[in-house]
Amino acid sequence: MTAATLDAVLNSYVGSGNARRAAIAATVHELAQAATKIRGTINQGALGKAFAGLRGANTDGDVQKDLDIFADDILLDAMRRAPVGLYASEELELPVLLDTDAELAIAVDPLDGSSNIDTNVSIGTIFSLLPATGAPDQNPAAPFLQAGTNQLAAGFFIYGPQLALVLTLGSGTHVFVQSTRLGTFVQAYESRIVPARAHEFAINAANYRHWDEAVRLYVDDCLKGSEGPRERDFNMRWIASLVADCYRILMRGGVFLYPGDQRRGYTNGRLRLVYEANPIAYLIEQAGGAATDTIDRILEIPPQSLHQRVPLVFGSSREVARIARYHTDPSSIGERSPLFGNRGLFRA
Ligand SMILES: O=P(O)(O)OC[C@H]1O[C@](O)(COP(=O)(O)O)[C@@H](O)[C@@H]1O
Ligand SMILES: [Mg+2]
Ligand SMILES: [Mg+2]
Repeated sequence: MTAATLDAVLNSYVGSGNARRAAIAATVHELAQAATKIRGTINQGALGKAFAGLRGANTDGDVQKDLDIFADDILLDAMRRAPVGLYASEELELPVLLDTDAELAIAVDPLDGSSNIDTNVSIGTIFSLLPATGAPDQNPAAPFLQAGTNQLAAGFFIYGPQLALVLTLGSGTHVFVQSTRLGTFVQAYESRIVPARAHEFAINAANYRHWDEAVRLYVDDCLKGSEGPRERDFNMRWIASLVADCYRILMRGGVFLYPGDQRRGYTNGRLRLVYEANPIAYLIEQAGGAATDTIDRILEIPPQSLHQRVPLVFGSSREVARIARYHTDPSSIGERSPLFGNRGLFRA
């Protein structure tokens, strides 16, 4: 049996006569075309003009690289051809109104993992599709302030050794890989499941001294491995590319943390709720995992503004739940419990 192409999967999702599904499918199709173009430029590395240097700062004060802007331009252009009413991007302060009558709004992180561009490490494009609620011409930000539970579809493209698309249309998390032989995306995994138990954690440990006590204790316990309350060894990874860390967790489990910390501007961590945390949380939940702001479910947080940041923990569900307990009920965890001495109460 040959694997299904992205278009075949999208066609069967649309079925007969569902206008909203047809719009979502057409949009994902355009996104795939755009990602293929972006990939072409990334492949050129330092030879590409887009890599010439730094270029200003975006609304959050991050340094924007030329490739961030290039990817944003390509995506906005693609969305003009899609049945999308509003386009919001990490690289633009305000959403762009494309069509007052269209049913969909899209939020994107055009280039995720920008700090890795020059180092030839995987980077990506993240997207979240929402219903275009309200009067888009009067309040274009409104659709993006819906909780993540309202997402209609979400995903990311990863520009790694393979160009892959990780996609949820609301029922499972599917992975497609671009086949250079067939010139199209082909389904590689019909549905991913993140194992409930984790053996690997991902966090930028350089920030250890800035974290709060709960995060430090959690990481300390992982590092103690088989000699600590976890009674097993953990591996550690940090790619500094959300898409790449997420892809790994979808392939072999684990947990990711970007908590808030004491650094100026990092009270709510680094990642953005609307176009980073929400789509990743949707994908992870659809694969049986969990995603929180260390305690509460990401998808239920009502965004206050388009570019707001949020602490993000996601991955294997038991590990995510355990991290919440370090914050809400630390006395119940392992060796800090007078009841359980040096033994772990929770062997997640
Ligand atoms: O450099 P740090 O602080 O470890 O942050 C890495 C994180 O920042 C990000 O690069 C933020 O995304 P952008 O590159 O889109 O700004 C994530 O992909 C990654 O997880
Ligand atoms: Mg990003
Ligand atoms: Mg970005």
